[in-house]
Amino acid sequence: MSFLFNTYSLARPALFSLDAETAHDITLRSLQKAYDCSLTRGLMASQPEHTTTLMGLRLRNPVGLAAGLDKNGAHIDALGNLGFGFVEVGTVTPLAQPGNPKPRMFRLPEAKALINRLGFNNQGLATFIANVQKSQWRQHGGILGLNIGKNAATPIERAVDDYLLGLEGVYAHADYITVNISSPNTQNLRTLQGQDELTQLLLPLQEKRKALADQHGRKVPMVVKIAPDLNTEQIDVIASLLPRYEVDGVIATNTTLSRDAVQGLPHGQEAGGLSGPPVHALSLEVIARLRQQLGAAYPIIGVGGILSSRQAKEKISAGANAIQLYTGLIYRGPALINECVQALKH
Ligand SMILES: Cc1cc2nc3c(=O)[nH]c(=O)nc-3n(C[C@H](O)[C@H](O)[C@H](O)COP(=O)(O)O)c2cc1C
Repeated sequence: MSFLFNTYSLARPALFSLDAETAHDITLRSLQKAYDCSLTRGLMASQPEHTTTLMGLRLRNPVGLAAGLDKNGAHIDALGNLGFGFVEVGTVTPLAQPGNPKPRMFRLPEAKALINRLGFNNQGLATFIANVQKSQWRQHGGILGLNIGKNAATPIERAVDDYLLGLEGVYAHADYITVNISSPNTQNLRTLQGQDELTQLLLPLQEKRKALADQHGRKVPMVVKIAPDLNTEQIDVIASLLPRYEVDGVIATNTTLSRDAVQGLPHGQEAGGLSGPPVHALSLEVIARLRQQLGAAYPIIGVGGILSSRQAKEKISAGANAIQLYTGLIYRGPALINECVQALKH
């Protein structure tokens, strides 16, 4: 495994000389090749475990991959094998869609941050499910989250139709399902976090889940992923609705629209969602408030700006039960995963 980790450190300067999305695609393809050639296979066994139970799921460790890195679920085994306790893929929309015009992903190295406005570029539900079915990750005890969203062309008033299609499509293949209502790159998506909109979304999802649980003989946990750009009142509304509609957990948070931390930096004013360290404090506040409102037992997954074990621990101290990584992997490479697992043991 250290071979792979050193390779990333060596390759990083070359990757960072490329456009961010190109570098991302090359990295994923290389990781998949290394996995296919068995270079990285079977090494999980040597990694220390830190078993955590979340929503009735047994996680090998509480460090997960955040959604968006593998939008089509095409690299689950290769990514899982890096040492994650759980892997979340997507966001998938019912139909394939190209996303926004390129360039649409930018590195801000001075802040170790990214701005993206990808806009749910993905190959659609049918391809996503076919990819997920090919993966061995779940058979080997890995926990898989499938993250669903809406197509850009679906009017926001009909968003629920897309989420119902997503829920039904992924149900049989997921350990948990994430309802993503917090991407800033799909017009009006975040309005679904409002009281009336969220109620109108969660009620039909609740009914559909009951039917699916009967049909499949299995109750699949469902979580909602929220933004860091919410005030206290908005967080409290969400916290009151989640248990009412039997949502099993919450992921806090997605990327931010705030630019306070990147004023004056190259690319700092690009449109899209900002990720990395500038999100850390914002997401900590959301997590802490959710924990206060939801009580000690409610599952919270903390994400946003974890670039070291220190931030991982702060997420847990604020109230998260598990964490997810994305931008930290771009700046630190896969060594960050084990660093976080180790730190959370103590
Ligand atoms: C390039 C990129 C694409 C993303 N795509 C998605 C997505 O499709 N669905 C989603 O729920 N979150 C998506 N996210 C948000 C991440 O999952 C995560 O919530 C956010 O980046 C904060 O964590 P980080 O600072 O560790 O990256 C994306 C983030 C980035 C940087």
